[in-house]
Amino acid sequence: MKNILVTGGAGYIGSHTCKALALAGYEPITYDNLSTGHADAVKWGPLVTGDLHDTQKLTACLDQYKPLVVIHFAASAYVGESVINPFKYYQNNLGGSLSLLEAMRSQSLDKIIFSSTCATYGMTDLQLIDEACPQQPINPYGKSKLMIEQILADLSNQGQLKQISLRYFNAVGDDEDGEIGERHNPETHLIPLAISSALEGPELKIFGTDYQTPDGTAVRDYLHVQDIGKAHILALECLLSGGESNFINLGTGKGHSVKEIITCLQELGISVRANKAPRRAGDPAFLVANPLKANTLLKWQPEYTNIKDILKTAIAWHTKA
Ligand SMILES: NC(=O)c1ccc[n+]([C@@H]2O[C@H](COP(=O)([O-])OP(=O)(O)OC[C@H]3O[C@@H](n4cnc5c(N)ncnc54)[C@H](O)[C@@H]3O)[C@@H](O)[C@H]2O)c1
Ligand SMILES: O=c1ccn([C@@H]2O[C@H](COP(=O)(O)OP(=O)(O)O[C@H]3O[C@H](CO)[C@@H](O)[C@H](O)[C@H]3O)[C@@H](O)[C@H]2O)c(=O)[nH]1
Repeated sequence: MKNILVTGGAGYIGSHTCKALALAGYEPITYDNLSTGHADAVKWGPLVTGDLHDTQKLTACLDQYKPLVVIHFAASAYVGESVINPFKYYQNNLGGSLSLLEAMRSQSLDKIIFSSTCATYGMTDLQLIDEACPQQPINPYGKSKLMIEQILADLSNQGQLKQISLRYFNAVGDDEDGEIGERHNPETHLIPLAISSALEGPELKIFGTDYQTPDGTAVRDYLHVQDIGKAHILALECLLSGGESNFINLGTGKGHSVKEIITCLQELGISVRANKAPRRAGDPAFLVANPLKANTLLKWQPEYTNIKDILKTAIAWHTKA
């Protein structure tokens, strides 16, 4: 079997990527402590329940399954929480990644795909962010991810591993077959909260209406989670065929404001209940990708290019009986 170790495979993006891996003929081995993930989202290969910090368990897992590559999703990933509890982010993201790298070294496993983020860029005036844009993260989450990128770059420069860090912009939407979906608890993300405000949930707070953006609300590049999964298959094949280490944005190149998302949901029949609220600490005004490098180097193109098509998959998942 072509085994791939997937840390965080029980989580939102990890489980969608495990499905994509299985469809592409790989066996995803999930390693997850189930802190924010779900055992029942692990459907396409075995689940090893364990923590990143348990280097011995990770090493035994690598020894048992002998994966070709590690795809490293496991992390704490809430921007707002990272501002309030920075230690958790450095401990889990940075400390957990070092433990994983140690286990990989002990097993002479030298290929890794890392879940990085546009949060490593921070504030920028650019209309489209490319990979050369200075990385000046404004929250501990983004800083922890940038530190891991830098460690991976150093190891790669010494010929000790090959890595592809994929800097995702905002992952949204859900599996079009409805087999898995976004299930965070607590949920902090815009789209699930906006949909739930129209169902039984509380009113959505619009964090900041005074940004320097066309309608005053923050702009993000919303990318369908299945398109992220497919990019991982391409990155994997790139590494397996001798490709070089790289840092690559994953985004659509289109930005949407919080107000635009609410309007689109309303046009799709979701009566979002929303109210203005102060800015959330750690949130940049504008994050939109220049995806040219992913398009040319990985030959990756998102299949979902229309925000309403993306939102429809989220509505289908969140309104499922
Ligand atoms: N959701 C987004 O929009 C987005 C955007 C950019 C980057 N990312 C990155 O993608 C990755 C996945 O994000 P997600 O939204 O699917 O998050 P998620 O919380 O749904 O998934 C993370 C998974 O990692 C597991 N995990 C966390 N800490 C662990 C540890 N110490 N040991 C073992 N397992 C652990 C959790 O149980 C969970 O299953 C993260 O690294 C995140 O930083 C996410
Ligand atoms: O109740 C809410 C929640 C969010 N927002 C806004 O909606 C936008 C998107 O926020 P959210 O869905 O929480 O995503 P981000 O904070 O952008 O973070 C996600 O996207 C990042 C990349 O931008 C990833 O790195 C993170 O892991 C992932 O959680 C931001 O402008 C928020 O201020 C609101 O106005 N109200």
